[in-house]
Amino acid sequence: MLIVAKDVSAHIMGRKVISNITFAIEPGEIVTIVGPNGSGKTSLLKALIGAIDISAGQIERHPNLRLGYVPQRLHVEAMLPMTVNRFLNLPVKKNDSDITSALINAGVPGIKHQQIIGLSGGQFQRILLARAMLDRPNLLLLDEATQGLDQGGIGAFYRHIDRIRQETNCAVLMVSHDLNIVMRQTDRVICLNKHICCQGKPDHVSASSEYIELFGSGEEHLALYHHQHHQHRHIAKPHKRVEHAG
Ligand SMILES: Nc1ncnc2c1ncn2[C@@H]1O[C@H](COP(=O)(O)OP(=O)(O)OP(=O)(O)O)[C@@H](O)[C@H]1O
Repeated sequence: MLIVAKDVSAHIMGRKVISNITFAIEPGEIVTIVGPNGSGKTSLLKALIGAIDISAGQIERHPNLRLGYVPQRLHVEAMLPMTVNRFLNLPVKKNDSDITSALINAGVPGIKHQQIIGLSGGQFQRILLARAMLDRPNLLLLDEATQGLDQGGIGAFYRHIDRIRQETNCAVLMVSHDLNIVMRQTDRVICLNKHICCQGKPDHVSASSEYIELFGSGEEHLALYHHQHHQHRHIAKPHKRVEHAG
């Protein structure tokens, strides 16, 4: 096991945001967390990387665990000129050829010397993925990493994730609202609503009453859910100040 959460709870500002979470991630598997807005998905990822304290339970990390994390949002100070290359060399200088191949692999070759603030939301998401991959993770945590990508970009992104898994045996734990794709391309689904409502193979989860209660059962419901979510989703834009992951 790469990481094991046992009965984990966490509070933010005195409010319980995740409750009694138990699961484990094995090498090479792709696991997706789904759940409504505010159900604690980002908080769970943050607890796993140690960015927020847990208030109960335990998180056990394999001694060789190397985490790569793509946050939901990362705002870069608009007035601070910074090239992609410089951004990827923070906080630790990287090998130049590693940066070049990480950018190629993330589908954004040739933008090494562009300014971060000039990138589109989708390009910036790919830079964040390239950055996470530079640390050669064996567990990649992705928090709504396809936001800001167009339809073609979303498909390409998931194919890329699948390729990463095949080539490096890197496990992937991702938060996603792309329910249709999730149900096709993930090994396991965790359905979260502060606590784990249900988890297992995609078919098992999508047929469970807890899942149907949250998301409905058919394409119509999925489409409706997508629509509702898009009305208030946060598009990643590298134009605003304050670095904030989540
Ligand atoms: N910095 C914060 N200060 C106060 N409350 C917070 C903070 N971060 C998260 N919360 C609260 O914690 C709860 C869980 O939030 P979280 O971001 O984990 O949910 P989520 O499932 O990722 O939501 P979404 O799908 O909208 O991204 C929410 O009620 C949210 O308001």
